[in-house]
Amino acid sequence: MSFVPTATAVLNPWTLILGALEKKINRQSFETWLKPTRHSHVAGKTLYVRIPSGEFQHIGDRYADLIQEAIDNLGLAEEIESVTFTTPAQEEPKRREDGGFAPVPSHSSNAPSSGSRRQGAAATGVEQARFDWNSASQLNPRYQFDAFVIGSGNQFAMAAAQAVAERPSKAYNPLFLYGGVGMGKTHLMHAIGHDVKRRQPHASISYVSGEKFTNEMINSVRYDKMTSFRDRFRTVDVLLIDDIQFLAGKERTQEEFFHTFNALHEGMKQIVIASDRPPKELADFEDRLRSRFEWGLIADIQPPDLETKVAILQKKAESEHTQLPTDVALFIASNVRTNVRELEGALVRLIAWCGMHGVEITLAVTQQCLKQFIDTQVRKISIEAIQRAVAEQFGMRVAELKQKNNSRQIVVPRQIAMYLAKQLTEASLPEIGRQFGGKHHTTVMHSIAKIDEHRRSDKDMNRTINKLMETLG
Ligand SMILES: Nc1ncnc2c1ncn2[C@@H]1O[C@H](COP(=O)(O)OP(=O)(O)OP(=O)(O)O)[C@@H](O)[C@H]1O
Repeated sequence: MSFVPTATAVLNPWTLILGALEKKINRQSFETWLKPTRHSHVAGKTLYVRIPSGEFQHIGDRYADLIQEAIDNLGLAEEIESVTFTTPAQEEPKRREDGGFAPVPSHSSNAPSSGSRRQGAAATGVEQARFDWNSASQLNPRYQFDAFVIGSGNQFAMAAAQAVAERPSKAYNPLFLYGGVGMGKTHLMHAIGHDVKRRQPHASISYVSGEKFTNEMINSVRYDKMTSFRDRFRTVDVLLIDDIQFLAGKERTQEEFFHTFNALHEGMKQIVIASDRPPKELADFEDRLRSRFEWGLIADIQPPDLETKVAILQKKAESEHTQLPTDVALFIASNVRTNVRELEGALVRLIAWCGMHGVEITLAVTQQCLKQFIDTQVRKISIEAIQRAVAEQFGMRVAELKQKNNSRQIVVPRQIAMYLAKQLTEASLPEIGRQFGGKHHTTVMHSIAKIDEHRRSDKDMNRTINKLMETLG
């Protein structure tokens, strides 16, 4: 197969860079400052990016390091040496003068200008980007149900999400989705939004992160705008609130959300909540909120197995109009541990790299291109690091893991730590035994078998281990 970057609209360098920045920058800043930017063109080794107004010029300064990092990570450093941000107003006169398209370099991330950054009718673009919160544009058009690959770890959550989209407020209210980083919670929430909108075009849908909800509330208190804040959140038909764990310990915000929740629930409006943990593990949350989260349906998303990871890669490649050989998909899927976002990152990098170098996607090219990416993924994890993470997870001291103490509170964490040491390091069984206070290698073997068995039958145990693996990875 020869790779032709046909889908340039999707695969242009700035879109790829934005994809990388989205993972590093908080959602609100990304939505406000980066989402409204557009790829313009590449001339020489300069990437030109269209910004809505002069107000956005500071992007070059503010995100210079992250932009550079994204360029490096995407393997674009040879092709792109600087990024220049231009407003339509800056491009137009120059285009007229030249009779062609040659944007005036107004601000480069590699050579920041110190000139005035406030030009033209700056406020308009910013206001739109920031306050167009109630429209469907809040939803990522790519996060649809049919783009979501179903596997054993997410089929329950997917079915629940579809039921909610078909019968908002009548199937399960609230729907509480939880799972680890990059498992597809946001994807499913947006898919619900799109689906409801398709069935009921006049429904008002609001997607908001816990962080944004908090910040908007703080601003509304500060500027005496609580009434409009309340109106906004209490009058929607579907409220999708992501990363609810962000509200932990924020009493005032929780109180406000409690009333929002009640108003919506009483008004038969659908609420969908996403979190990185189940309601009962949301520490520093009021009980009355936690119990409300359990009123409807709680659905967890477990990490994808190998087959699901391969299917996700194939689907993503398809949406980028790229054919992915099976051996390549298998290679990526078995080298990227669990996080689907990382999986996509590897694929995006591979497609960009092959596109830029004009080569076909083969296993050899993939191994070369993703070497650094995968090396960082499997970077050496030490047994000490595992012991620290496990001790922290169970609120105990590392020394206790090594003691000759066979009480259940100690034995289970110790067995988990040994299991992780086997999974994540190259240490032999005797070596693992030595690092746990001189245990015999058969004890280590027994511990590993025990946890392996528990992991299959005990969902909570499985989740704890996945969480530890994510932390360590
Ligand atoms: N089953 C799946 N099929 C297709 N794409 C998936 C699947 N699961 C996750 N993804 C993709 O992985 C990326 C990360 O997913 P998403 O942002 O929804 O994760 P999340 O659980 O909300 O993570 P976080 O807790 O970090 O917010 C998205 O691009 C999403 O489309």
